[in-house]
Amino acid sequence: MTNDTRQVANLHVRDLTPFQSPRQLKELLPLNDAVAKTVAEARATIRRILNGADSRLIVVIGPCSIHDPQAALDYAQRLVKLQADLGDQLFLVMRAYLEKPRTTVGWRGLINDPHLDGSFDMAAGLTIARRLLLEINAMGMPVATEMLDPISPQYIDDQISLGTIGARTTEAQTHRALASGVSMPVGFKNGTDGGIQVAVNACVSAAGQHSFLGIDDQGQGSVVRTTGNPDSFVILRGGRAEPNYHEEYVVQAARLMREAHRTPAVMIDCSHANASGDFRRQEAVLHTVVDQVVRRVGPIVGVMVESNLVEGKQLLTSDLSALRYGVSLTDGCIGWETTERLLHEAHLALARRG
Ligand SMILES: O=C[C@H](O)[C@H](O)COP(=O)(O)O
Ligand SMILES: C=C(OP(=O)(O)O)C(=O)O
Repeated sequence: MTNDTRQVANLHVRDLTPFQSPRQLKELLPLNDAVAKTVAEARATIRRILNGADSRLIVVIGPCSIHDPQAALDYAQRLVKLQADLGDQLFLVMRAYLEKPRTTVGWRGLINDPHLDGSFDMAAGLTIARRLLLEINAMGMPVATEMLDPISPQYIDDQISLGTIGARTTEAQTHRALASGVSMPVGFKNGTDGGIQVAVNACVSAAGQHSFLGIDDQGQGSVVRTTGNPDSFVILRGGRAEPNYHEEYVVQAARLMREAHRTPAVMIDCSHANASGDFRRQEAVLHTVVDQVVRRVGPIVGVMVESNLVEGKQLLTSDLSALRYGVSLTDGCIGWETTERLLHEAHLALARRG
């Protein structure tokens, strides 16, 4: 026994702020029939594409991150019109990224800091995110998002048609276990070093059953036991040394998936290290990938493109009035005109397939 009462816990914790439970938020902003239809049908379509039963190309396209819900709705409306024109060859899914992983530090997304001012009002962030996702899905536009925080999916997963795990977390047990329990197909990026095997291992892990600590619908700490998620695929996003969108990497990823007894399915991220950090290079990557799809090089099921209303990116400063509408706060994006042109070009090339 000791009488030593020195403080040894919470030495670096400033504050704990309780917030709403998933059920409270879902009661405030419930799913409706139109939204449930968009989500259920999109997930089914994505599964068919992953299994080769639908030859369309999934196109996950949209801002690197959403910081302005109004601009996101504006973008979604435009995408809905494109989907109507191009839907026989392309299956468009809007990138609605609400949480951002950072290399070191930086703004971590709409859920984490919705007011963009370091106030980290995550109760508001979750509410804004859920409302926005309801509105986008209600237009008939399905969404994809990166699952970063292991708790936030409880608040929005009924709105997500495609989940992704990013390059910085693909090797994490937490994210693999999370993916094993969610209701939508999940793509795992290769690691930031370019390693593809970690993404294949992630698919194997996510297909298995896991038990981990989480919260239930009422926010109560719970042991979450999952059944495993059979619908996963690899996303090639390039690595520190070189891009990996070329044929040899697609073939390699497919071989690694087959060796791991997973149905080979590969999406190619035209941005990130595949564009060597320059958003303009996405165009050349997309052309190369579409050409591979036309030549049936390997099991390419989709592409990912970072696109916004206006091209480029802007810095987040304390003067929020200086922010330009429709411009990314994180990675640079192609603008709307280029987006339209590139999707029409991809559609034309795919329509010529035999
Ligand atoms: O997709 C966005 C970024 O590439 C990722 O969040 C890392 O960003 P950072 O290197 O600017 O932190
Ligand atoms: C962060 C992202 O990508 P990656 O994990 O490939 O860096 C992203 O797609 O926003």
